[in-house]
Amino acid sequence: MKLEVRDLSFWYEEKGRQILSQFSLSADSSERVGIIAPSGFGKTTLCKILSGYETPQSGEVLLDGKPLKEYGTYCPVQMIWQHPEQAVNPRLRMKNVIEEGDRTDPELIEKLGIEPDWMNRFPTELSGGELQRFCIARALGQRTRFLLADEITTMLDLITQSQIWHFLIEETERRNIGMLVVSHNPELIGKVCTRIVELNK
Ligand SMILES: Nc1ncnc2c1ncn2[C@@H]1O[C@H](COP(=O)(O)OP(=O)(O)OP(=O)(O)O)[C@@H](O)[C@H]1O
Repeated sequence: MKLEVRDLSFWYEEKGRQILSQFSLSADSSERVGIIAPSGFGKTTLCKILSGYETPQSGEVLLDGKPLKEYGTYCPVQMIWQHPEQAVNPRLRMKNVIEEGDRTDPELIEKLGIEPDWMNRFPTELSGGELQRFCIARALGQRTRFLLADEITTMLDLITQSQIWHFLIEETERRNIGMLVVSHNPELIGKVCTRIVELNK
């Protein structure tokens, strides 16, 4: 599958400053594309547009030539956020957080190192790394075709980072899911990504 953005322009209405100007990118399912740019250049904004959280003032997002909006209620481009505690409903038990995804495979949950006992807990009863594993599991539902990873391991220790990236590379290659990876860590981008794109103003 191919994820494409064409001539994307975007600014937040409240601020007015142009964040993206005529930006285009095309990525294939077989790729893990690293997105690099200094802070404030719009990497998170790009991810939000690609996963349907924001609508650009001009330009389009296409998945296999079809506008993303035509894919129905489940967006096949899923975003994983930097701060997992902000990405889950604090009132839901973790088993219900997982259910928000698209029929997440139980085997995947096991591979991510999620312990059965965590399922009955609330988000505040888990560490950031444990919570991020749930967010990854939720994002990898059956109909997911692209994953957008926005600084997803920045706040985690090296062992957890390594476990998560090994899992993600293996799982996305197995299912032919493409990835866009946002990180300020050049070493991580170098190890994980198959191609790098610089986001210019
Ligand atoms: N909801 C919003 N409303 C108004 N302005 C916003 C909003 N979200 C982000 N911005 C602004 O848009 C610009 C781009 O933000 P964005 O988070 O996309 O950058 P980034 O490249 O991901 O930065 P970082 O590397 O620091 O995470 C910033 O100047 C930010 O202040």
